[in-house]
Amino acid sequence: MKPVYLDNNATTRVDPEVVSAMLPFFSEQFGNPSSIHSFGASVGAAVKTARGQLQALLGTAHDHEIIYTSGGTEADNTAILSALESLPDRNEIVTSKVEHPAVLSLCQHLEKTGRAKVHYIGVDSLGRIDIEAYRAALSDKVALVTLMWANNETGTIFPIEGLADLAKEHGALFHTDAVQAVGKVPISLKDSSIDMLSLSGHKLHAPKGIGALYVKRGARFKPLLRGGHQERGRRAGTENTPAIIGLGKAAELALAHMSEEQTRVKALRDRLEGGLLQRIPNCFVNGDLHDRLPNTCNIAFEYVEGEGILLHLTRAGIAASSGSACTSGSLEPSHVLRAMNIPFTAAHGSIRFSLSRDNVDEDVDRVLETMPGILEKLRALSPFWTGDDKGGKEFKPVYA
Ligand SMILES: Cc1ncc(COP(=O)(O)O)c(C=O)c1O
Ligand code: FES
Repeated sequence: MKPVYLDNNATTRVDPEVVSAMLPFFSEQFGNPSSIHSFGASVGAAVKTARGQLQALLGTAHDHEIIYTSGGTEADNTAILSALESLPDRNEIVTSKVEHPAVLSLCQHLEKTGRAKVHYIGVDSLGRIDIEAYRAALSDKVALVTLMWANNETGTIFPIEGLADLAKEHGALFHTDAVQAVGKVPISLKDSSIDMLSLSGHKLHAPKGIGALYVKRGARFKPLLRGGHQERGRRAGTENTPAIIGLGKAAELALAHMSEEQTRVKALRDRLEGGLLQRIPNCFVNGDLHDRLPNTCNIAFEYVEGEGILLHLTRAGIAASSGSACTSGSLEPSHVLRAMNIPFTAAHGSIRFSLSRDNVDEDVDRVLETMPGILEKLRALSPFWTGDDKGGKEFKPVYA
């Protein structure tokens, strides 16, 4: 049976058109874009075209606002370290409890090594940011606010433009990790207060190991990698030209498919979500139903282990993901679901289905046919499960 891939927030398939666009840059067009001879010049021109394609997707106003990086992680690290170095008389960072580890681990490290004081803003049970706590954390000591545009686990979207405006009132730099948002929701940076934005190729049907950091013209910036003069001295190292060309093509395709993402992909997601909620007792959606990525569905199945569900799904040829960290050797459920105060017995049974334009109706049908049986089997074995309605009424949730 054809495998069903519903883990697009982890990574996406490289679009065949992206592969075709990249291929010549491994062979005939192998020149170094910095070289003046013809081998280099044509590659340099292609890199410039790719920058324009990204610019169109992000709605940026100026050339040279985009710095190619090795991915989302490098873009996030660059933005954070750049801000601290650019504003040496400020040493505070404001972020949230639900950021990706690419931001959180660095913030924790900066805190541990005494290089910054970090405010981790909480969220409510739907994953919405605590605006009052955010306002209270802002001051003229804050060098950087770094908040994600959309959450990779739940798809919850933060009101990023408004949050950026508030940061500006205190003279702080504003960075957003938009790795999950770019290509899925419209973005227009030209009139926004956002100073820096991270994106990653492999989340939008480009290859892994390529990404970009947008830096608004005039915003203070210090490079992470120093060396050659590539990227106008803002990111040294010979450019990964095939991947850059691929990222440009992927950006062009993402823009062309944007309305499909909001309509067909969203309709598939909604049918999947509605179908699961209807067929399976004691489950609920994690995240903000009103402000959410169109492709993401995170459902908590109470009184079972997410790991168990994934194992059965894998056997049925369906790829999804669990928000729990137990797959990486820890018994802690996801930091995102914990920050949302999702009861322990639900957080552990949470599964993320993330779709893309590659998915079709049959994929959703397969999940809807498969999941009820899996849940029945696992719940029959669960020490917490005492039967449908009984389970809900008699069980006292344990908060993680
Ligand atoms: C929100 C978010 N930020 C950053 C990253 C890291 O991006 P990359 O894998 O390109 O380093 C990811 C990918 O998992 C992500 O989902
Ligand atoms: S899902 Fe495995 S320990 Fe919670």
